[in-house]
Amino acid sequence: MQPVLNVEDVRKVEQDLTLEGVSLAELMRRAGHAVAQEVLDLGNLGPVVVLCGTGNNGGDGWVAAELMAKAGAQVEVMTPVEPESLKSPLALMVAQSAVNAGVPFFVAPSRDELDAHLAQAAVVVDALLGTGFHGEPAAPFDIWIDAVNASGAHVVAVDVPSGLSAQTGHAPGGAVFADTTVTMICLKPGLLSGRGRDVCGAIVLAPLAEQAERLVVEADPVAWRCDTADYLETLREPTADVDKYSRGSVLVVGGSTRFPGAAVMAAMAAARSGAGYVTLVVPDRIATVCRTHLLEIPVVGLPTNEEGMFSAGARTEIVKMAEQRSCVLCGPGMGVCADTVSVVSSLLECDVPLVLDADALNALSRMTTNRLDNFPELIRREAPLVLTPHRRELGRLVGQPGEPPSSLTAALEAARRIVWADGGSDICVVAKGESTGCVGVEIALLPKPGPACLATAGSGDVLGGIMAALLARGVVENDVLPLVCAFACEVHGFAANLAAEAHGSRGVMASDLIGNLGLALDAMEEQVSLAVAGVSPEEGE
Ligand SMILES: NC(=O)C1=CN([C@@H]2O[C@H](COP(=O)(O)OP(=O)(O)OC[C@H]3O[C@@H](n4cnc5c(N)ncnc54)[C@H](OP(=O)(O)O)[C@@H]3O)[C@@H](O)[C@H]2O)[C@H](O)CC1
Ligand SMILES: [K+]
Repeated sequence: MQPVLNVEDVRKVEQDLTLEGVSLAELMRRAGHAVAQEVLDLGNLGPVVVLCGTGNNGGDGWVAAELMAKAGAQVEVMTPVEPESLKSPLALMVAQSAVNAGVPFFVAPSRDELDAHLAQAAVVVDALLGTGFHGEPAAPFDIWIDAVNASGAHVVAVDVPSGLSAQTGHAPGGAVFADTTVTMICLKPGLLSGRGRDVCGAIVLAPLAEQAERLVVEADPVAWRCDTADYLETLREPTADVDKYSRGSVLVVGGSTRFPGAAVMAAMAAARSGAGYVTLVVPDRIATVCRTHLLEIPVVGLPTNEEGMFSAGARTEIVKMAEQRSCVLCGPGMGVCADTVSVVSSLLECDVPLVLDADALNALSRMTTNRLDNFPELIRREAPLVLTPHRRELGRLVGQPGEPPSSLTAALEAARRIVWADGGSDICVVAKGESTGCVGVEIALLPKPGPACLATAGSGDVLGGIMAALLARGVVENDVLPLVCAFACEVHGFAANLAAEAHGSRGVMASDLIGNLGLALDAMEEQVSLAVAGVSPEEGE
């Protein structure tokens, strides 16, 4: 697992390192060295153009430029101001050193001049803006960013692609598209979320100091990015000694006359994700249509109310069935009304692992007038509880109905309000988004994000089915719950990649994921085993 720190905490680690005897100047030297090494490792170098900004990110660029020049590379620096007028004392020092060493530099080139230099460049080092960036890139950096992106050169970004907020992942004024980002000390959330997923390229971590790892952990990471090998704990010994019940029985509760399909897909996804026995319970008015789509999965119809949703009379029977299952998924397509709210509240009282998705979450919002974090007793229970809100649902759960969390870290914070209010029980909030965080009481995990084709109607219903099937396999301890949820997210993403191979990256519908879930599970499990054995997936083929 790799720790992810908020930018303000990275600064704190920088300070801690200085207290432990590693000066900022030394850190900058090592940062520049890491960047230079990355570029030199590309081999067969043509000209390298280093774009240096006015802060310490630019300082890293000047150090790299001097080191690459000394290693024999043909290097030139572009700077918006004369090196001797740099305000950051550190950047000033390293820029003067590079100038004294004979590194050629150009001050405030016009767009045409810049384009001419970039056209010759094999590699561009982007050291314009780092963690000190805020707002939108001002002139001339806005123009320089465009020029880099138009150049076609291989781009190595220093710490963070310029224009991208390392904290939020937002890039309102455009950002450099890097092939590689050499990031200092540790991962930052903006690199892994929002536009960061598009613009960072391969992320190379430069720890800069041997103490960094310890200090980063002490600085209380906002999240941890999962490595494939981490999922070992979620795997089960393969055994032939099973029957359909011991593989896990799942009850899916959902559907309404408006949305029968969501519940059908969730049930199929649970079955394709290894649950041995799946039952779907829906309002009886849609039972027949559901049955026509489900050959193996029994469909139980319970009384329907005037709104086409479960009526109050359905509740007792649902609870009775729930208590006999190893996991319950409630919510897909269910609709929200007083009767479905009462179904959700009864299920919360059942001693069975429970996944609440979609309208079950909206029901929770309604029960708590959008402040679930103020009603922890509602979700305090012995058996595991997984909530899978997308950002709008999450906003509605924590008092921001019209204002969903706008970044990964805002989503993590909102999810933490729920799990921390709840305190000690087995709870995980899977805050879904273009980057998803699985937030437990102790830890927030970031599974590898799936492809963009997952952003399609019904995709969440499929994820709910996967979650339920994995939880149904048996006891999941509190500390492993977020890991199981993260694994489910990666299986979802893997299935999406397989579906995209068949249907194209834009043609995938949620139902296409379902048929690939079994293959995705097998492939993921194999990758985990290989990763634990230290074999890369390519070697394993
Ligand atoms: N993490 C580490 O251990 C180390 C990191 N290093 C590098 O240092 C940068 C952070 O350096 P810092 O000086 O704090 O900030 P930047 O260089 O990223 O940016 C500051 C300058 O950029 C200007 N700025 C800010 N926003 C904009 C904008 N929208 N448009 C134009 N210019 C902008 C800012 O100007 P102000 O007027 O706001 O002051 C500054 O001039 C980090 O990313 C690493 O690369 C060190 O090497 C040490 C180790
Ligand atoms: K940069």
